[in-house]
Amino acid sequence: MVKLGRFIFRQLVEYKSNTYTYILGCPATRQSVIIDPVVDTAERDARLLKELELDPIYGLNTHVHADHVTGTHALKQIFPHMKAVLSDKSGGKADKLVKDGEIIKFGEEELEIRSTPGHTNGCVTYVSHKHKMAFTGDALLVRGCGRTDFQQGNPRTLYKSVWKQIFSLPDDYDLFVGHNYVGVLQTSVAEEKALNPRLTKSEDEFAEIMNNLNLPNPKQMDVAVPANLEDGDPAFIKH
Ligand SMILES: N[C@@H](CCC(=O)N[C@@H](CSS)C(=O)NCC(=O)O)C(=O)O
Ligand SMILES: [Fe+2]
Repeated sequence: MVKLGRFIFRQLVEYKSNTYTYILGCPATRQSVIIDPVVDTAERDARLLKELELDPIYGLNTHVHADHVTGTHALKQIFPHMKAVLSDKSGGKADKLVKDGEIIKFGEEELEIRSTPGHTNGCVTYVSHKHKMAFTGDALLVRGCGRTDFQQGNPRTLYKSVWKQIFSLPDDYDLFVGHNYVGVLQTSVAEEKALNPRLTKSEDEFAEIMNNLNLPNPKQMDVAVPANLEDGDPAFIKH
């Protein structure tokens, strides 16, 4: 058995959509979770989980992604006992629908679920208080945040979510995001409270910024959203 010693944490990138996937594992029991896997890199992630002799009991989606197909369904074909997780506010299917305040346990580790709507209704942030880490999905990005112009997006909801549920965490919590388009891997509560060019503004200014981003839709959006509402089941992937 590979010696792992302490808390297991791996950051993985899917380059087509610049999505960040995370593996967290309990060294004592080898139980683990994978956050935001992508279908295109599911085999790579499965290989790493097997190499590290980790037992993925949950595949955690931060939300119904619009830019890539989730890898949770594909990983469940390899790890049949893994449960796909999504917010009960997402409108999507999963093995376990979670609510704000719920705790996900894996071995001697746990993650608190914090509801952070605004990018989508069903966005959640997963918080490890033991390791001072939070996984924000697209609610908060490094020096940015998720767009609010589709999938029930609402800038005022997002502003309140970030301030109430993420910026209320202690300053020294590290933040791990859903995407970054220039290769920055992580940030922290203190850093974003001081430096985020959108969230440091007033709510009115934030809404004005978000309503004028004028971004093109993600390239995979028409394929990704219907598939992700069904946990990435290939029967729902349009070709
Ligand atoms: N060009 C990318 C999509 C880029 C994009 O829209 N990203 C989303 C997160 S994925 S839902 C976003 O919220 N961006 C915010 C921003 O300020 O960039 C593609 O085609 O995949
Ligand atoms: Fe998103």
